[in-house]
Amino acid sequence: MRVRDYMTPNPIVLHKEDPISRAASLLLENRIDGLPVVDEAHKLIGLVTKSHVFRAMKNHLPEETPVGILMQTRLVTLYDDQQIYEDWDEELDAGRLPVIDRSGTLVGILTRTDILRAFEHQTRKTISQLDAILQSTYHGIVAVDLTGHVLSINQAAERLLGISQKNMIRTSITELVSDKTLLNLLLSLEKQHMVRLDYGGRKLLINHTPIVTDEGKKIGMASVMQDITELEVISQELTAMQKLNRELDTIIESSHDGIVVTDRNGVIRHFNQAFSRMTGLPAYEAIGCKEEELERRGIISQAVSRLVIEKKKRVSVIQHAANGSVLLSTGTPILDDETGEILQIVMNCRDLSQLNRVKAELEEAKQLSERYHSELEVLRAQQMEIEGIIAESEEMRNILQMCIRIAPVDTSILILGESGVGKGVLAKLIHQRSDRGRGPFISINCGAIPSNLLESELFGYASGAFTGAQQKGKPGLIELADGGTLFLDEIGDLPLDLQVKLLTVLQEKHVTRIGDVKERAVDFRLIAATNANLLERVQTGTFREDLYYRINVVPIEVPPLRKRREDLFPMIRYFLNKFNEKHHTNKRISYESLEVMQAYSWPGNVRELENIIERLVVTTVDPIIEVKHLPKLMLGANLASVAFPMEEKREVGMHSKMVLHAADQESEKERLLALYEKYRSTRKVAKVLGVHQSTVVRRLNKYGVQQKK
Ligand SMILES: Nc1ncnc2c1ncn2[C@@H]1O[C@H](COP(=O)(O)OP(=O)(O)OP(=O)(O)O)[C@@H](O)[C@H]1O
Repeated sequence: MRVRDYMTPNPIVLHKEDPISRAASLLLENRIDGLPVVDEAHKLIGLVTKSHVFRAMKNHLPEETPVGILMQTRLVTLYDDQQIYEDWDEELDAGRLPVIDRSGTLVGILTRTDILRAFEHQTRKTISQLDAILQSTYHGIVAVDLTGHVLSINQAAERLLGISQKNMIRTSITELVSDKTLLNLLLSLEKQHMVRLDYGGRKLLINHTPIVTDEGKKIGMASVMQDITELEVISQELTAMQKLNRELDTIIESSHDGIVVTDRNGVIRHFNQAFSRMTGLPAYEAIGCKEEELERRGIISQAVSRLVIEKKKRVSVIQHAANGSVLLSTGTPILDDETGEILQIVMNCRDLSQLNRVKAELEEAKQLSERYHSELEVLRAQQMEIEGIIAESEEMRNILQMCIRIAPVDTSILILGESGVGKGVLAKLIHQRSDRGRGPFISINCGAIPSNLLESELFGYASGAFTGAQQKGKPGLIELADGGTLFLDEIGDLPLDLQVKLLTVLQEKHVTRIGDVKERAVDFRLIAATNANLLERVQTGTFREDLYYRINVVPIEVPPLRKRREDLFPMIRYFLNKFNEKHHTNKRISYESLEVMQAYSWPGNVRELENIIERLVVTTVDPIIEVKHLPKLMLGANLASVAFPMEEKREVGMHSKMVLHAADQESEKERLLALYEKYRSTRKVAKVLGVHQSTVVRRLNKYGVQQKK
């Protein structure tokens, strides 16, 4: 607001030679109060006012008197380039102020009206500026007077309060706002700070303050409203973000891998304790430090961030730390979606030295476990070898446990069960596991030896005891069992007189050979076995009761194979391997054959199974044993799989013979000849075929085969 912008330029001027009459007429004609006086160079030299003219007339000065004599020379002047000030008291008193430039040349007159015009102009400008500010602010502002009439309201307030009315100034606020709570607040004459209010689905934060004049008079109230709806959402998001950040921090901190975050220039901004642990670098040393600086100081062998910045993609390197750690570090850039520029780099460092250590420990543990495992396997295999017993079924396992438990207790044992169930096997196991294990195991089948021979076999004989007896005499099996175990199979077939003799030996613990007087002390353990019902025999008088009770101290009953099906397949596998190995073959059994075997009742029990498998391994030409190779007898097995009663036991042999008979005569002959060719022993062939040796001898004779003596 400069003087020259508001002054009246080129004012009417007087020269000092001009007469008073001219001054008077100019003042009158132009209705002005004073005239500036200038010299020839238009420089201001004085001022002539109406008062000067009136005084000259009063003093009767002649009209021609030059104004130079009357004029006022002490002047209040303004420079054309100076500002107009609000506090111009003296200047306003002057009424008309000559305006000169910096060279003293008169350039204009500034009247009181000019000054007022300047101030009015300025005020208008300020008001419109304030209004623009008021309107442009994002916050809503409403000012009301003490009676609640609107003094001022901006667009933001109109928007927030949902008012669309025009010319609201002087309107009562009660006509514009209906919400009671908001109205109470806007009309309140008290200052209110940070009031939260839900209005029109938005959240408002309102500051309500009195409008006070310079003199301290309250003239109204102003409310400033802030829409914090978005802010609330942002604040909630911020809280969620902070939570997420904390979670992320915890995750980063709890990571076993080292994690380092750098900015776009590779300056470390964050890293976790794991990295600190791996490199031995404390946080205060690294935060704010360029990763390259760590490389330069030799703390790490190479800076991953530099490579990531160069290649602008994920990079993995092996870093060697000064403290000896070896790290596999992968740096991943975080790129700006729009520009593709790197914003940050996240590095993941895995401690390979530790990993290697753990790997080595693991390897060691693995080797150890493998060693134990194989030792265990060896032990297990040895066990199998020693015992050679397959016991997969629970019944059989219980029996084995019982045998092992009872073995060290030096008592007689009676094993009951059908022919071929494994009574002999168990007897041997008990012997091996007893204290007599290192002593002899003498086994004799009482049913297989004619009774006249049985006595001398059991008790021995003195020299010359009977015709045909050896010169020196011979010890009996009882004597041979001294210090060991005597296994009497089929004890039910022992003649009554021998039962008495046996009982005596058991009670008196000495034996007398036939035809001898000398008693020989014997110390053996008796294990007897039978498939007959001994108690029934006691009742019918064919078995001595006292002997029965003497031997039946611990009875062990072995179930037939058909009653312990779980043993079947393991046994097939076991025997197949055993005979493949023995005969240097590699025969396999088809699934269908296994099904037939499973359905079969196995009246001859394990012995029958063992024999059939060996026979199949030996006689089957094809590598796979198919159903067609199985004995015809087994093919009707589904019907035969019903329980096979003990009484039918005698027919087991019959069945075996029937197998031989029923088969095609020619192929039977071929097989028999092939087997005899291979083994050159009727005993072995009989074993393979599961028939009695005499049967083989008879058949070979029938087919005219010359047997070796
Ligand atoms: N659980 C088994 N595991 C492996 N082989 C077995 C098993 N049971 C029996 N055997 C085998 O079956 C055949 C017959 O067994 P063992 O001679 O012990 O039967 P047994 O009941 O004594 O028969 P018998 O009353 O006719 O004398 C033997 O060759 C034996 O090795």
